[in-house]
Amino acid sequence: MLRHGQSDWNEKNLFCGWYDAQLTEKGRKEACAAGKAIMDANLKFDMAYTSMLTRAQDTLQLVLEVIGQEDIPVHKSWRLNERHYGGLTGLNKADTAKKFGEEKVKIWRRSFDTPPPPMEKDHKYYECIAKDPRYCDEPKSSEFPKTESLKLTIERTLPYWNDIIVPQIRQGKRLIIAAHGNSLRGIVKHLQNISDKDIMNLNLPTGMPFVYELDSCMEAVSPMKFLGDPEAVKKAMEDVAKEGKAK
Ligand SMILES: O=C(O)[C@@H](CO)OP(=O)(O)O
Repeated sequence: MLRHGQSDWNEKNLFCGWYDAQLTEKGRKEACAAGKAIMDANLKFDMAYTSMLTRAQDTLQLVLEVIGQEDIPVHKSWRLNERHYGGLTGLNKADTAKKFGEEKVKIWRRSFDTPPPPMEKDHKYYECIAKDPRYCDEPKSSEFPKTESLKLTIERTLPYWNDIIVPQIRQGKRLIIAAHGNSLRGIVKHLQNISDKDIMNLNLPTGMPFVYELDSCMEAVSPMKFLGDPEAVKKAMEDVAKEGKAK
């Protein structure tokens, strides 16, 4: 699994969610470095899963090119999208911390079940997200989020994991999943049985692949294993946590 490389909205430190931000040059490099790490670990895949968002799809494409496996089937689903950031979409995280306080921003970013305020129809990014033709088939309008906590994100990601991804793993398929900080946190929480409280402290870095081996009950045999330098992973995780600090 890996979170997409740095996007232009990560670079500007903006709440992104379902906005279709693009990879920066640094993000593309991170994706290529992820591909290199995957190649060094000699991992081969039978199929790939990603979200409907360009930053995850492009990251996956770059990885597959580097590892020479562009020909595997790629499945895309809105259920792997980033959590919807509601009314916070497009706001600067540090400015928001200054205005509402770091504690409030931490709750919005990392609490398990407190969603940010909803995205209303007059929101600057409402039209380009809610009316985006890529969502014309699904999600159904009743399922289309206006905002999501991690809990709500898990409620739409986990059915995809259980019903679509797990049957492939049971058939012995080796999978790569390129998705997002919070959709992946949901899957990680499930696989490692992390409590609602402890998941607050998990921050996934951009473009750093991690590996799971699962037992026959589809539980992780051991915690996630990052490919790459543990010090660099730790520093990148700390940097993600700091994005919500006031400057
Ligand atoms: O803005 C977002 O959509 C996510 C991921 O970039 O941010 P956060 O880490 O604050 O949940």
